[in-house]
Amino acid sequence: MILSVDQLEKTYRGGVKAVRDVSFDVDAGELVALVGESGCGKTTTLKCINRLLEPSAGRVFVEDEDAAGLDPVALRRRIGWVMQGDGLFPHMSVGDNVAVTLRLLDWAPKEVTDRVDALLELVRLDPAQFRDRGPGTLSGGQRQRVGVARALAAGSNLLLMDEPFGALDPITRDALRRDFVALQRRMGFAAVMVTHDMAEALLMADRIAVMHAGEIVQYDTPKVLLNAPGHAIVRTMLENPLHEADAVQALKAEAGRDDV
Ligand SMILES: Nc1ncnc2c1ncn2[C@@H]1O[C@H](COP(=O)(O)OP(=O)(O)OP(=O)(O)O)[C@@H](O)[C@H]1O
Repeated sequence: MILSVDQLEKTYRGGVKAVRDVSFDVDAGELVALVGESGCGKTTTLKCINRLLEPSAGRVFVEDEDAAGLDPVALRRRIGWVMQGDGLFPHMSVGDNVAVTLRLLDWAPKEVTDRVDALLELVRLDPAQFRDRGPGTLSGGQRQRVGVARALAAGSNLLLMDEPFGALDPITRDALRRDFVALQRRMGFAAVMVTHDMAEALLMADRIAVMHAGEIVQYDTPKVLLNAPGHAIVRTMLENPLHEADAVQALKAEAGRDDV
């Protein structure tokens, strides 16, 4: 098991109990989505995994090691992190952004250069064209690709992603989602992705943890969620994507009839 979250709780100063009794496991190579409405505790859960936040109770195991016993900085270097927005350093080139962790890990300069080029190729950005540019000269989708390359730099077996495709237009988002899933399948790393978009979770994830008011109300594959939603909240969250899919299907059928 690559990640195990066991009865996690987080209470913020001031008494807000953002996460309560959250437990879920992630297998090697699995893509898990944490889905839920704004404020339900998704980001808090994610940050407790790599100890950007300290849990108030419960335990997190990364590759069977108790995260509480690891040095938080070493833990964070070991786990890839794709931030909300893109989180790139604006004053650094694309190549230097991707190289940040490698330099912290004391890689030799030639190895860093080769690795950066290989990573840019992985996310389908031509290194010759992109490595020396500033993030400000890139489109949103290209910046997000750089963010993914940076998160993969150290060869982590686990990636945490906070709304990685949230700020993109639908076409760019769709392309990036497909590329990401293909890359993840090919390279075999596991990922936990926070999203408020149930359609995105259904299309991408192997398993979906549906969160509500700080708790996981169902943790299942997309097929099981669709066939047997176990909670009113899950049914409500499925309504929108299912309604849209039906509406498009109906329109398509109508257009087909018009053609005849
Ligand atoms: N630093 C903080 N101090 C106090 N309360 C906080 C803090 N950060 C988050 N919260 C509260 O904890 C709850 C969960 O927040 P969290 O950011 O985890 O939700 P989320 O599901 O990721 O939401 P969103 O989709 O809007 O990002 C919310 O009620 C939020 O207001």
